[in-house]
Amino acid sequence: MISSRAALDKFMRSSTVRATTSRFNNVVVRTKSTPVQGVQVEHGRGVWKTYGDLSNYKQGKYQIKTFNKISPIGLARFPEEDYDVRSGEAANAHAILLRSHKLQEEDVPKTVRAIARCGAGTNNIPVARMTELGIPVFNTPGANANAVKELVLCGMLLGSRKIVDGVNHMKELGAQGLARERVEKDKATFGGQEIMGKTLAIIGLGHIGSMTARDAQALGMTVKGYDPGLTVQSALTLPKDLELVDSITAAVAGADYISINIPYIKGEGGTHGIIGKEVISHFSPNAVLLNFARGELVDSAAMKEFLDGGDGRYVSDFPDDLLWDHQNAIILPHLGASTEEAEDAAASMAADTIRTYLETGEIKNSVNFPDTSLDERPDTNVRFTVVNKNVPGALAKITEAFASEGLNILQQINHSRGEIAYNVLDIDTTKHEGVLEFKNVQEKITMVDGVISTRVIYGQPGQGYAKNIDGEYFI
Ligand SMILES: NC(=O)C1=CN([C@@H]2O[C@H](COP(=O)(O)OP(=O)(O)OC[C@H]3O[C@@H](n4cnc5c(N)ncnc54)[C@H](O)[C@@H]3O)[C@@H](O)[C@H]2O)C=CC1
Ligand SMILES: O=C(O)C(=O)COP(=O)(O)O
Repeated sequence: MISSRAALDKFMRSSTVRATTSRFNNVVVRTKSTPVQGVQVEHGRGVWKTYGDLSNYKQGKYQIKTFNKISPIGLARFPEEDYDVRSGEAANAHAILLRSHKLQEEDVPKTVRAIARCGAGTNNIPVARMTELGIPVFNTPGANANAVKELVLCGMLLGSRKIVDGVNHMKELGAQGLARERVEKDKATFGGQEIMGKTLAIIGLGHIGSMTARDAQALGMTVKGYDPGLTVQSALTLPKDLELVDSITAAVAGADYISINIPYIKGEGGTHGIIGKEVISHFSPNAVLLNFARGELVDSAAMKEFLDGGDGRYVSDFPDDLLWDHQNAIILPHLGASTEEAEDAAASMAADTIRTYLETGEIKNSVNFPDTSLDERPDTNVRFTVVNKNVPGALAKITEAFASEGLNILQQINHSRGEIAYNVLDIDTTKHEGVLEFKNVQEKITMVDGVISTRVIYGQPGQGYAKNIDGEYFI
């Protein structure tokens, strides 16, 4: 088992023979002249064993670990010949796919290169920690937005008419055999209002908020909205009559319905309890708050005070320890994205995103890594990707490492986002016969100060990943 740099050095010294197969413990290195297709370097075997059980590790396939019920239509995007998809356990997983499972660091084996959330909100994933570990986290923007928008519209109707109370009443009457006798008399208790002509305030005009704005306007509502980070893409889809305001309080003031559609972000400058006492003090006494975003965005105690004191309503898609049985609250079991269509779309997008990242190194829809579009890699090239801390000097040392091994960089891309930098380097392989040179350079790069991990993409599943863990080189 190669678990330290010294051992690796020894391994490298013992493996300098070209065009042979050499074995060191469980690590097999096969070298071949040309073409590079067919080159096999089994990075990982034996070494990642340090971190888990290898019994379910299949050579030559990407291992995908799933949490939650993920749509089979989405999972079918992983071709069986190259991917092994398992739920719950996959000790040597290359990638994780999940929905709302609260991901712990312990759920993430050291072998994991990427995580995809089949959905929008990534607050169930320790994104900051994953960034430190050099792991991109992806989501599926817009894939489940229509499903949520439809439930927001439903929530608006549930909040405007006493539908839930009426349904419960009919069950009680039915159980007593009194439904026919009492229905016309009792219905007076369950009267409501229409939404046409009323004002809807939308906080957050992203995928869900902008769709809701369009449909609410089509239902005859006046719509106003607040979103300091409005994208051009969303702005173009907003109804032209929508009034954009410059604060949450300006949005909620005078609104009959308020829909919050923003991400939940913990900590300083975040959105925890953003609908609190101050904002609620600007609500109309009979306002209906629709929360299909996250429970933690609303201060339950302040909301209880509001509901106790007037004829307002709260319709939420999330558990609430204080309001779950309040007579003016309707609490749903997080059903926003639970439609066949949304589940299929989100899982498919997540699977495609993971495949693209694993197979080409390209990054799209990451919440912590920079978008990186790449040209196709010709078969004669080997592609290195490097994840490093965004610190001065790292890039020069990385390119130096290639030069010192006599490797010619054909194309190089360096993108950064916050504290992380992502490099993609396509290397000319025409003058190189042995893959050991790539392993050597990979070790050099990995040990550069600030480098977290590197991958070599040959077109072979699951090979060529190296990581610097606590100053040690692991393959
Ligand atoms: N109930 C459910 O099953 C689902 C819930 N969601 C929740 O809905 C949220 C929104 O989803 P999408 O619309 O798809 O996301 P999105 O990213 O397309 O839109 C979010 C919008 O909120 C804006 N925003 C952020 N902070 C804000 C603030 N403080 N005030 C006003 N606007 C702010 C952003 O600029 C962005 O335009 C997700 O983050 C998730 O928490 C999403 C999907 C399903
Ligand atoms: O996409 C989101 O943010 C959601 O809340 C959907 O969650 P789910 O996939 O239904 O567990």
